[in-house]
Amino acid sequence: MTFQTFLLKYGEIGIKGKNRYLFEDALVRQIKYSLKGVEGKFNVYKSQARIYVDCLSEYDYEDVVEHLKRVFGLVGICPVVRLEDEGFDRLKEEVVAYMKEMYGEKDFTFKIEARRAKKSYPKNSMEINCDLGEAVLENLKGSSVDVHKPEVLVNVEVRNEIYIYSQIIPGPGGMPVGTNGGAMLLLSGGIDSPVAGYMISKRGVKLHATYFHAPPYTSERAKQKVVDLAKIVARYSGPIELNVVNFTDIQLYIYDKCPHDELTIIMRRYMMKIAEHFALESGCLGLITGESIGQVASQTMQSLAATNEVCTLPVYRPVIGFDKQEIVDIAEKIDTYETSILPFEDCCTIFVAKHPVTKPSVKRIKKSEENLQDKIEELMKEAIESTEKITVRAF
Ligand SMILES: Nc1ncnc2c1ncn2[C@@H]1O[C@H](COP(=O)(O)OP(=O)(O)OP(=O)(O)O)[C@@H](O)[C@H]1O
Repeated sequence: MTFQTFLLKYGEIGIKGKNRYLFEDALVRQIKYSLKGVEGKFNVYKSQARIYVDCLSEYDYEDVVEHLKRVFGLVGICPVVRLEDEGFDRLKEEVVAYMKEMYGEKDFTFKIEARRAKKSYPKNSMEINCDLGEAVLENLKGSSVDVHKPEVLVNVEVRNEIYIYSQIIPGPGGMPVGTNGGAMLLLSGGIDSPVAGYMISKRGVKLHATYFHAPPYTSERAKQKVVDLAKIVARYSGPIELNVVNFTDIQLYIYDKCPHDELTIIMRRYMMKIAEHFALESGCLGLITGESIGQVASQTMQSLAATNEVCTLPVYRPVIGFDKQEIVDIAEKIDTYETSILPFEDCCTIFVAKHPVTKPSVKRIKKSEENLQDKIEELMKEAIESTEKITVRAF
């Protein structure tokens, strides 16, 4: 069956009172962005507290649904048959034809649920329900009515035009991107940070990202992997401004001057500082990392406290309480997993100590950092100034 229209249902944003239009506009923007990834011409618009996508050319149904399923804020995607109001007999014919095509010769129970927004329509909702129900019963031998728990709930909405639908494909939920400020994701090539970005983006937050690389110790391919991951996350979040920071000189300097068992923590603290610089520059209201308590030495409660200590912005760690497998499950669902496990080196793994501290004391770390006094500010300035900025789009 070819549907000319999709009716899109939204959840949480329906309750936002006076600001609802802002949420709807953000949703429309994200739907348009997502449909750029699909071949075809579409018109996305809102009308009477509903959002519609009209398909203006041939299109691939599965592909459209797949792309709409990535738009945060949508809870239901309904493929709709749309018709002009040309009298009740014509509506009856259309409903019967629709039911035949969708449910054919099968045995099924159904209920018609009419909503009459156009009050001038000559029949009320009850009459529409009864008359259409009768027509379906007469024409589809396997059908029977069940008003309490129907297998098929047929919605008939009488507005300026008439809409018929019975399928509600679940959307991803969440809030439309752009409705909750921006945040800076520390994006590595691993499994966890892309998932963390996805999760915060799902709450309507616009993503920015920062990646630290250490050429020649890390390769161009490792950087490309991070760009590819950002591209996948951008399918959901919209375009991402990615800062690629050359961290080599800072790392070598820390390696040279600080105790090796504290390397990871000290490096992470400088990553946070630089990421925060870019976050403030682009008006972000927080940082995001893919840390989860106890996963590795640098993610114990003590280590997290030591990393946090350098930041003034809040640090969001959406996977903090997740086990690895739970994070992997989301990575697989959002399609980042296969890219994340490609075996390219990360700057943290290259300069890693054999026996890193697991319970760093902030006091001791600060003492070690005093060894960096001479050059660290200058190196940070250089790293910031030489940062490459890439706008990563999914489509
Ligand atoms: N090279 C990097 N560039 C940007 N952020 C990084 C980098 N390395 C680590 N991070 C940030 O620090 C967090 C913890 O990194 P770490 O290497 O300890 O953990 P991980 O479990 O391997 O995380 P991930 O799977 O996200 O790489 C990451 O989730 C990420 O947010």
